[in-house]
Amino acid sequence: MERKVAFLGPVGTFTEEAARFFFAGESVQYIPYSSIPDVLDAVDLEKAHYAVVPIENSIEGTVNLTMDHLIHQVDLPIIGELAYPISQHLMASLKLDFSQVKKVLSHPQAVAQCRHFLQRNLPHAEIEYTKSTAEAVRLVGENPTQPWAAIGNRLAQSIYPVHFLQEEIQDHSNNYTRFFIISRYKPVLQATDHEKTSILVTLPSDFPGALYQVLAAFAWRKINLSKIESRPTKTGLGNYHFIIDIDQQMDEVLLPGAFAEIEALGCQIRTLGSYPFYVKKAEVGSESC
Ligand SMILES: O=C(O)C(=O)C[C@]1(C(=O)O)C=C[C@@H](O)C=C1
Repeated sequence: MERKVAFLGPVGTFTEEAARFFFAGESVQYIPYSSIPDVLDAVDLEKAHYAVVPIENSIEGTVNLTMDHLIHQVDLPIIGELAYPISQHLMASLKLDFSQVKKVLSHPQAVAQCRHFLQRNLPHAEIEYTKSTAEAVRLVGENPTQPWAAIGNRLAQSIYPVHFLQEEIQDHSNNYTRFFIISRYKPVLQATDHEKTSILVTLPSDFPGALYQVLAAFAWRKINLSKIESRPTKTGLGNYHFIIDIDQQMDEVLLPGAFAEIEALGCQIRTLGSYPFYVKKAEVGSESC
């Protein structure tokens, strides 16, 4: 049976690029959805087998929409992660000088990755946020008489009737976005030395030093953590969950021991996934994980 992969559309997004890289060589059908919640709900409602969603960018940080939907709206495991290189380009239908561009359209993450470029070169242009970069490129292509430009990738430029005004406009060259692969199914994944486990920890209220003790449970076991982040629980000001990335896969001794110690403090732990991660190298022509 051909498996369905849901991604943030329309065709030509970075998420589509990442999905096609991740599932290269497998017989899958790619299905665009118009928002990140819709992508995750497609898997939750069993309309698709896999969701590919952006979770963090190296310049702009966490994609809160993805994180919050995963925490609050669905209960689906992370089964893989791909760090994918991101290059942003400015494109338009018309032949325009920067001074003639009245409006720049793109996804908020893409705009944020090019903030200094926009301030230096297009300070007068209005910014309009879209649901994805490809959506912005499509809109610019569909309005060929408007003095608009879009920020997006090469794939979108090859699909929609636009040309480059300026290539490589991100403010920092080492631009990467991490994508999660979310599913109730386990695909056949390429071997990797890199495994992670992500957990959501909810601290008991009125417990001074609780976070310190949570971290201590990992520290004295010499378990390495690669990320810790707080997100509001949405139950009131000052209430947070902590999302912790642990640098190893779920095992039978160390992690269960640490989790039991943390639960004994009165904390709740939800495992978001234990999964392999891959990095696509930025070099031209490099197609291997
Ligand atoms: O708009 C797109 O093309 C997306 O795939 C979304 C998204 C994001 O949300 O971070 C993905 C990668 C880039 O960092 C910019 C935008």
